[in-house]
Amino acid sequence: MAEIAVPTDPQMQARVLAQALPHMQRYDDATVVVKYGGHAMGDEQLAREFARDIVLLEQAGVNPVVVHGGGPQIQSMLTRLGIESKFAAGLRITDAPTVEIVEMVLAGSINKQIVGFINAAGGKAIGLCGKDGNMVTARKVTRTVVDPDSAIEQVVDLGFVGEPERVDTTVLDRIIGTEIIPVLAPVAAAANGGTFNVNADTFAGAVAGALKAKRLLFLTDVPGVLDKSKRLIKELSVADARRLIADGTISGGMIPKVETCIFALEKGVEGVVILDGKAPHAVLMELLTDAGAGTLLHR
Ligand SMILES: Nc1ncnc2c1ncn2[C@@H]1O[C@H](COP(=O)(O)OP(=O)(O)O)[C@@H](O)[C@H]1O
Ligand SMILES: CC(=O)N[C@@H](CCC(=O)OP(=O)(O)O)C(=O)O
Repeated sequence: MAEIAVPTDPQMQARVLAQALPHMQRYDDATVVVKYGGHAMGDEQLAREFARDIVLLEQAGVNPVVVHGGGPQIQSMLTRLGIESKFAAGLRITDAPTVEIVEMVLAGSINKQIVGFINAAGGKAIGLCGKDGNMVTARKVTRTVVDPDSAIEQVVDLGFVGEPERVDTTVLDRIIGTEIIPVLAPVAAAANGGTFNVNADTFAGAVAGALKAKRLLFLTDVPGVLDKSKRLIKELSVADARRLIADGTISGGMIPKVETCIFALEKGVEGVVILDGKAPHAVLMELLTDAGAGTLLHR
């Protein structure tokens, strides 16, 4: 992990704190949804620093809501159990044995690890998934993919993969604004009470949209949206983002992420930021400093 210079001079330290005031005022009592991806949480020290930063935000008057992923962690558990996993259009094809593991890993071990780290840092986190309080109900997803060999389009049955259909914020409304920090696993309820595996970005977008969050932050493994010369784009409108998808500048996993950003903005989220979750204190840099971090997408 990169070492960062911490000012040792008390006057410098005080100056850094003083500069945060206008930002703290801007986000006072604001709901900020932070999507914490599986790749960003690999390193324990980084995960503990992330948890500390979330507690700091709560102490500063922000209402953070954490939505976590866990793709790599699900993958390693499936490998340990000898279950093969395939993807279509970036989504894990989830059969019955797989959905059991997905729920175990996301709503179990990962969720409780993040809750534990936040609580160890002095916070009061509560771990939930979309099934709790019927928070996120999903419907089954199918995707059409083009076979690279034959160029024939095929409809792929993704099994227990869902997309959010309804978000009921009753439980979150009771928690937000108190000292309790919700930590949400992207597992949703089916109408029959069963389980759907939901892509964590999609889940975060749906929750942020329903909460009309002031900010939705996506912590990923790149500094933000990069242009063709790999330079960071600091700000993007929805129209710019659509143009960059159309001309191929935005590709791969960044396409669904940016599409989720557009969805969340259209649902009433004020601004969405894509930033590097592996950069120390990325969340604080974005919310509480003049420079900010990553790419801000706005309407
Ligand atoms: N224009 C772009 N700017 C930044 N990353 C891009 C761009 N186009 C494609 N990508 C790819 O998107 C990836 C991020 O998406 P993804 O791997 O799905 O993230 P996560 O696992 O954090 O959800 C980057 O690592 C990068 O390889
Ligand atoms: C349907 C689907 O693909 N679900 C994802 C859920 C976890 C996720 O999205 O985690 P990251 O944010 O770390 O990628 C999966 O099974 O991997």
